[in-house]
Amino acid sequence: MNSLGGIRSWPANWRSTTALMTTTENVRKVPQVLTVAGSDSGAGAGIQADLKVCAARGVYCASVITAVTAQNTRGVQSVHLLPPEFVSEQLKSVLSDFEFDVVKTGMLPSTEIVEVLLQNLSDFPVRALVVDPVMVSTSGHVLAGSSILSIFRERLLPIADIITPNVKEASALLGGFRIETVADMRSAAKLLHEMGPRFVLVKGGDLPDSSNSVDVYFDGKEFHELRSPRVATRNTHGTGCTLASCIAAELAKGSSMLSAVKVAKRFVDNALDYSKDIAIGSGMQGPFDHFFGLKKDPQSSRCSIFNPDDLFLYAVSDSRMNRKWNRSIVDAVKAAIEGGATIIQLREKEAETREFLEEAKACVDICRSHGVILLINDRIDIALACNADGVHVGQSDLPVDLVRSLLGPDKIIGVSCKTPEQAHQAWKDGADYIGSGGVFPTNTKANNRTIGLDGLKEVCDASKLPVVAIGGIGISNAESVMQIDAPNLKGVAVVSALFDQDCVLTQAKKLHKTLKESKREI
Ligand SMILES: Nc1ncnc2c1ncn2[C@@H]1O[C@H](COP(=O)(O)OP(=O)(O)O)[C@@H](O)[C@H]1O
Ligand SMILES: Cc1ncc(COP(=O)(O)O)c(N)n1
Ligand SMILES: [Mg+2]
Repeated sequence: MNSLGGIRSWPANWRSTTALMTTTENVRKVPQVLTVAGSDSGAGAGIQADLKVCAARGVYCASVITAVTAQNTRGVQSVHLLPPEFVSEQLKSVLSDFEFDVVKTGMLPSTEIVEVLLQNLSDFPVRALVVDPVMVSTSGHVLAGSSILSIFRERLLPIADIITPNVKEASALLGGFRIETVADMRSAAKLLHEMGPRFVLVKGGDLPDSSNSVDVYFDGKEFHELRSPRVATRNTHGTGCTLASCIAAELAKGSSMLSAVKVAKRFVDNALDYSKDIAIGSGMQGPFDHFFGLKKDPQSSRCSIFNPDDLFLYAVSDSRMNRKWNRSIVDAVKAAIEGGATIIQLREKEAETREFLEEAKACVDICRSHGVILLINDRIDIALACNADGVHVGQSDLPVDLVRSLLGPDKIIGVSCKTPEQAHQAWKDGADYIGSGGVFPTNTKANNRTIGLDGLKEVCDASKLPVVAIGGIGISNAESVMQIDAPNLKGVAVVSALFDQDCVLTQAKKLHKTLKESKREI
């Protein structure tokens, strides 16, 4: 495990595909997940959901089936458990052949089936184990009874890298612990962590009376609350399976745990939002569309894995300032993140391409391990080469629709806009957010027209996209920016306020605090 919370390193007896690559030419490593779960005949949850998620996230997924359910959008009519010996045959078959990066478990309906899983995992070690302790379907049908609780607690949870119980499952694993609030979810996450998994995610989809859908993540030291507005839809069948499979897929691609969890939460949220009005089946719990990302609709910007709240404290690097203070970009980015930056943009106007690429790659690693988004200013080539999360472009750079076609539907695109017309065009062309300014005069950008708080408000009102304010913003005026009364103004972007300073970490912390306080007052 790396010190930044990445997934653990390969065990010594792991057969590396990289080793294979050195002996066989033209071999390309494909990230691989194995799901061990139940079949859902309605195909909204279980094995079928897992296969769809992995396909949508570009990961190969093999499937070992533990049980077959007769299930539709009205509920579960019948469950047929497969004999443990046959589950074991399936496990042996694929584990002895494929080279899985991650195993994800769903419905494990009997102690005997958990036993054969544990035996096979000890015979064929894998890099990471994601345990979704499925017990009850969204419709209320018991999929795994209380008889599995003790083997879960004593043997499966301790070897899991992450467990993803919903509130009912967390409560059952903790012997009936009451979970009614987010504070209860935090206590539950802590108690579950004591059972041995490296990370815990308690899902709050079923928490009563909340306008947000909140999941609580605990890494043994820190909590993160992952929030998204609750999508009003009947199509929530399979959300839990989807979330866990998406975490597994992102881990297989090399993400850190926090990063994987954040991407998965956005994926579920985007899929629910995209599918909120589709009608499949006549029951109360419909399936949703996992392939929303393939639908070519540039206006549905929410199809990207982007959370507008990540614009909150947007740090833009500047090589001139780093030189002045004798800092590497990597150190500057690290300090900004540790101080609370929620998104990083690398803006390197003078760097040589090769040098910039190496720095960008190092920054991608840091950002991924902290679950922070990394964007590249202008340079689509660098963004592609270092697999950044996206780019930020100005009005005189490549047009946004072209950038979208070069980067594909998953990447984040931000665009600088000074006017309502530019904001409208950005939305039409498929951008994810806009940066608006310069709000105040600044030395960072010469000859840049200042639009003031009034200009910012005008752009926000006209924009269908989330907005981050930029230009001359710092601790002294951030509050006045955040209070302009525009719900889509999600944060401030800063350059000098962080990087033209003696201590980036201290300034980032101060600014983060100021922003949090001004948000609370709104
Ligand atoms: N209506 C909703 N709107 C937005 N997110 C939701 C909604 N329902 C569930 N989620 C999210 O889906 C994921 C699965 O959660 P949950 O439904 O609690 O698990 P399960 O399906 O195992 O019961 C979580 O990230 C949760 O926050
Ligand atoms: C075979 C199977 N496995 C799991 C679930 C849980 O579904 P959800 O993800 O909605 O909690 C299910 N309904 N059926
Ligand atoms: Mg659910």
